[in-house]
Amino acid sequence: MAEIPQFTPVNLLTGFLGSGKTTLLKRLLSDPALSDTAVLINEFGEIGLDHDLVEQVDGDMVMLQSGCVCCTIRGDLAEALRALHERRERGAMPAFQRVVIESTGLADPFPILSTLKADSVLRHHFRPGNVITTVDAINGLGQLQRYAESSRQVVIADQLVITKTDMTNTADFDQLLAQLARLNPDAVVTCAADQGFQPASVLDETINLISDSLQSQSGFYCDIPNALENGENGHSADFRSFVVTVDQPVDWTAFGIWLTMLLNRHGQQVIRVKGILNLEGEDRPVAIHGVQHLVHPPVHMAGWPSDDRRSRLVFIVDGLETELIRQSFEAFTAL
Ligand SMILES: Nc1nc2c(ncn2[C@@H]2O[C@H](COP(=O)(O)OP(=O)(O)OP(=O)(O)O)[C@@H](O)[C@H]2O)c(=O)[nH]1
Repeated sequence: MAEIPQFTPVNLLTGFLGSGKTTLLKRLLSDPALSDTAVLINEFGEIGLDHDLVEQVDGDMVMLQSGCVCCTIRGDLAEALRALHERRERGAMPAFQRVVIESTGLADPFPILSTLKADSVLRHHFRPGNVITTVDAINGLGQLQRYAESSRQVVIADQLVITKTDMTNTADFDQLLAQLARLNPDAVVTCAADQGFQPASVLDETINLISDSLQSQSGFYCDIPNALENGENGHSADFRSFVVTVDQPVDWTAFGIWLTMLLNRHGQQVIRVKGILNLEGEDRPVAIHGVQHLVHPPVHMAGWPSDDRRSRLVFIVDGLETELIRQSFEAFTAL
């Protein structure tokens, strides 16, 4: 049995809404070399775990076929890490060698990392590993200009992974690279869609100035350019998240028209939409992902994650009237 490391590295996988964190996490988890990894995420459903491939181990913990252990964060992060550590100590789970935390797309990475040093138990068993930030090649530049959350995630990264370069040949790409270099000149930059991209390399430890300064905890602060603090033109975000559910199966064509119209008109403010649909005439659910004006191709899932067969969509909007979206969705799907 593997030995428990003296200090287990905790890697943080962050990145703005819809930028490809879960997609990268799935690639990491499928690498046999990383089978001794414990993963902390908000929801199991988030990474679309195939339920035939996972084994329930203990309450909120599942073992993936790769050997990785996956846990939900229910309360706070420190509690989740302490529980992982305690289970490993008493042999109730494999002696994982590293932790990967997938944060939500709006999370500020700074408090997450300082948790490791602030907690009296954790600081004796864990240390900061890499901060890996995914950046969407299509929406990334606009998000950096508009949302301070996005800039903070870039500023703190050791590894910047640009996603969706396979979907764009936009001239903005050079501008995006320049902006990333301005915010964080030390980060290693890779593109997830490149042939040579090795997902596991994002966990390689590089010279890590930010983590070092967190280790010393001596008044670490981050100098984000003022123009970005409140976003472009002083824009201050008004994020709201809500869920729309529909009991009866949904007509794919009607849904497609509705989503396209919504994103054409309000894509700037619909920061993220994702969910699963129960489509008329289909046994399996279809996963839907939209990021601002961009709708990703729908994906047939292996099966329903639970007995709940309702279609449900999670929206994160900035300054849009949530009730109007709900009403228009219900009206469209009732046609
Ligand atoms: N073509 C392409 N699609 C990608 C790439 N990375 C992610 N996607 C797609 O982008 C959509 C969103 O990806 P996710 O991995 O769910 O993004 P996320 O950052 O985990 O999203 P949130 O958790 O909601 O913030 C999905 O439809 C992915 O298939 C990429 O490099 N190329």
